[in-house]
Amino acid sequence: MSAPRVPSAADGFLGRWRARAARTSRLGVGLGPSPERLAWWGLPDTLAAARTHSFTVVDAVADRVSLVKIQTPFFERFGGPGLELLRAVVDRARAGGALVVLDAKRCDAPDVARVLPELYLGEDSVLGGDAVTLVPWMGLDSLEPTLVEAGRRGCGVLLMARTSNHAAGTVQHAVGGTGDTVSRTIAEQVAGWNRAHGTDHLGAVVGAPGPEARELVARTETGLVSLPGLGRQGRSVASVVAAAGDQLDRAVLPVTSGLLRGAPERLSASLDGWLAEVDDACERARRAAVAA
Ligand SMILES: O=C(O)c1cc(=O)[nH]c(=O)n1[C@@H]1O[C@H](COP(=O)(O)O)[C@@H](O)[C@H]1O
Repeated sequence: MSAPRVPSAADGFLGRWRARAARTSRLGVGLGPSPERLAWWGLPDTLAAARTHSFTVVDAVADRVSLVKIQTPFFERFGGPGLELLRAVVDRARAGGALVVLDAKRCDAPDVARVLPELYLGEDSVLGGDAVTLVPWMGLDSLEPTLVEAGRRGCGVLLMARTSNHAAGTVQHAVGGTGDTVSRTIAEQVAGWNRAHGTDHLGAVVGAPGPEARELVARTETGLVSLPGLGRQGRSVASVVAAAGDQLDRAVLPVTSGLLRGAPERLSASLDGWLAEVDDACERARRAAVAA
């Protein structure tokens, strides 16, 4: 399925990501000081260690990748000081030039959706992100105020369309009122919303394996698609690139544990490896598309 293209405003979220990806890589890096990740580096589960971990990661990656995806609860758990640390990490990521997705996976009613941009979106917001992840469980209309304001601020929103965890299908493959599965419905809502608003700042997270991901990505038609799978799912770079199909120009490949599991001294070399592998797989996909 080949998707129609909406021209991407250069100063909109997708346009900014594309420009950044062209200069760096389609690779994104996920980060957040979870107890497990601190332990991988032999660090205690404290705020000070969380700062060391987060600054080490963000300073190593921010000027080399297109996007940093920050899992906000791993900071929020430290209370006010954790939020201050989160903002400092966001600022360091942006100083390096990476776009920042605040991975909060929030879901709420329109009155709450009205205030979410104050918290997440744009340099003048509390946390200063370029985009936020949301869960459209209450229906897309519940999120409308955030979606509209995100566009006004040149920011983005990524909707969880299909996740990679084992039980995801029990909900996301359920057939709903549209007569189609939840995940397909969400993917089509991304396309429909962007079309209706003449924009492309609404994107999706598509964590399904193989052909299902490809189909869902195509259904979104526009917007950034984040394709997890390089870490715990153990998918190959080539298979995640293949999941983007002919929509690779709007696909970011985040890696988290695959990069953070190694020792901090190995971070830079490990990043070199991921960058080279992603560039190589994207180039092969491009050549194959031209040859086809
Ligand atoms: O939102 C995501 O990026 C996400 C979607 C999904 O379907 N599955 C998934 O694991 N993730 C994120 O990816 C992170 C793990 O990445 P890896 O360690 O690279 O597998 C998780 O902690 C989630 O934040």
